[in-house]
Amino acid sequence: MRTKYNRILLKLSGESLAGGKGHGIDTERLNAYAQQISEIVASGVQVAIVIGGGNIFRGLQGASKGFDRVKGDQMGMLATVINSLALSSALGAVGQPAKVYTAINMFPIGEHYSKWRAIESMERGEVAIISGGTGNPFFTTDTGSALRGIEVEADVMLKGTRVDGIYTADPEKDPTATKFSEITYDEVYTRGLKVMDLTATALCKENGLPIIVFDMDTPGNLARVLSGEPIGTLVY
Ligand SMILES: Nc1ncnc2c1ncn2[C@@H]1O[C@H](COP(=O)(O)OP(=O)(O)O)[C@@H](O)[C@H]1O
Ligand SMILES: O=c1ccn([C@@H]2O[C@H](COP(=O)(O)OP(=O)(O)O)[C@@H](O)[C@H]2O)c(=O)[nH]1
Repeated sequence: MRTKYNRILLKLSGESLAGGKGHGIDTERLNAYAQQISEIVASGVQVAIVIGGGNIFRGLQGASKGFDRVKGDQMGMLATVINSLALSSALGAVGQPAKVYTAINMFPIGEHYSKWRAIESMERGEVAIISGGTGNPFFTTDTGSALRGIEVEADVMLKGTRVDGIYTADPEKDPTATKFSEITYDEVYTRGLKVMDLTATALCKENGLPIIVFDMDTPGNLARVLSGEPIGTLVY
C-alpha cells in the first residue's frame, strides 16, 4: 500500500468502542480496530493513538448527576487508560507490539508519556497509545489528540468515528444534512459544527495539523484514508 503519510495520530472514539452494547468495551469492535491498525503499521506507517473514554465515563455527564467536575474528569481520563490497555492487549493478540503511555505517572500500568519516548516507540514499529487525555480536567480527548499529534510531529490527525465525515448538521439528528469533502478550520467554527470541540480545532489550525474525520467502523477504511481515497472529510 502506498500512503500519503509517514506518521499519523489516530483518534478513536471511546463511545464507538462500545459497539452495539452502548457501554463498556465490545471485544468484536476492539478486535476489528486492532486488525485495521496492524495492517497499516505493516505497510510502514508510524502510528500514535489517542482513545476516548466516553464508553465508560464523561466528566460533564457526571457533573450533571452531581459529581464534582474535576473528579468526574479525572474518572474520564482514567477511562481512557482502561480503553488504551484494552487496545494494546488486542493489538498484542494480533502480533502488533504496542506501548501504553500515560499523561500522568502511573507506572507500571503504562510508561509516563514523553514526546521522545513515543516517537522512539513508533520508530521501532510499536504503536504508541497515548492515554489519559491532556492530564487536565476541562479538556477532551479530541484536544488531547490534537496536542499529542502536534507534539509527535504527525503528518495528519485521523479522527475515526461512527459517522463518515463532517456534515452541515449532526447527521444522527438531521437526515437532510449534507457531507463536506473538505472544509477549513474557520468554517467548522463559523458554522458551529459540533463534530470536534473548538479547542482541538484551534490547536490544529495554529499548528498546521490537518484533520480527516472518517468512519472507522467499516473495516478497511483506515487503509483507504491512508492511501488517499477521498472518504471522510478533510479539515485544513
Ligand atoms: N456537523 C456534524 N458532522 C458530523 N458529525 C457530527 C456533527 N455534529 C455532531 N456530530 C456528532 O459527532 C459525533 C462524532 O464525534 P465523536 O467525538 O467521535 O463522538 P463521541 O463524542 O460520541 O465519542 C458523531 O457521532 C455525530 O453524531
Ligand atoms: O484531557 C482530557 C481528556 C479527557 N478528559 C475526561 O475524559 C472524558 C472522556 O473523554 P472524551 O469525552 O473526550 O471521550 P470520547 O468522546 O472520545 O469517547 C471526558 O469527558 C473528560 O471528562 C479530561 O478531563 N481531560
